[in-house]
Amino acid sequence: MAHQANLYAFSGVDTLAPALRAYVVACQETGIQRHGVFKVGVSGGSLPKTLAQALLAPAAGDNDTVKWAKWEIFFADERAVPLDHADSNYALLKAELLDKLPSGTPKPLVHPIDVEQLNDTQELADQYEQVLVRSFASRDSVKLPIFDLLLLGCGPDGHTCSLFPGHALLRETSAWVAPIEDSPKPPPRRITLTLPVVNHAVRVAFVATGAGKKEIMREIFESDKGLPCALVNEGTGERCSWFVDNAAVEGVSYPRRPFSL
Ligand SMILES: O=C(O)[C@H](O)[C@@H](O)[C@H](O)[C@H](O)COP(=O)(O)O
Repeated sequence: MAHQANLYAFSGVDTLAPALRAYVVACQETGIQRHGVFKVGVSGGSLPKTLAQALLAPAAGDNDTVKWAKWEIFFADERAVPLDHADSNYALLKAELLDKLPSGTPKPLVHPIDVEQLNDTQELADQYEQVLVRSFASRDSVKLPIFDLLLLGCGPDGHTCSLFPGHALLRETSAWVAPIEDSPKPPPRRITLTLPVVNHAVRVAFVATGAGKKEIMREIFESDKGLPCALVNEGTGERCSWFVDNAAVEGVSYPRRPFSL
């Protein structure tokens, strides 16, 4: 099973969260060693809540510290809505995680979308791409941004970020950030990191929990349908890790690994 995605299954979110934290902290340390900061992209859905459970827990020791002041947070996908809108991934992350950081915690640098561009999703995507260009420009010669970590969800149709099954966006090869006007999951107007950017990250972690995921997990890991999550598995291999609960992988024959860093 060389060079294949790691599948880590836990009894529930309570046991998944500490492992996810250990994994994120390890990615953080690698990022800081390499370039002094930790550049991470996050999705919406249930991810921010699980992430909060992992990261807001007290540190288990000196090697378990979340160094928020070193974090630069980007959105793996975002809906074309105001930042205080119920559909906003920024608002979700803020409510679930950022607003719950203990007072006095040094704040991470967060990169929301430019709400001046909400009427034009191409412009919204281009502006967000420029945010990435500025942020990643200090590194090497950047053909593609290299996120230290992308934390992603998996939809019941196998989508991730706002990359949906069978959509033309899956064939995008040059843009880093792309608009979508016809997302099958509402709201329809969004922006998303493109597949080459997702696959270029140092590490990609999916978090998927609940019995509602088991059918699609089987298709992602056992079929050859080119689902977006499967394309990330193929593109990233052993750089990709899935944090799931047992309910989400019931009946999935793909081998689980015991979690270790
Ligand atoms: O903006 C979005 O729609 C999300 O970023 C999306 O990609 C999400 O991660 C998946 O739909 C999984 O959602 P759940 O974790 O809620 O199942």
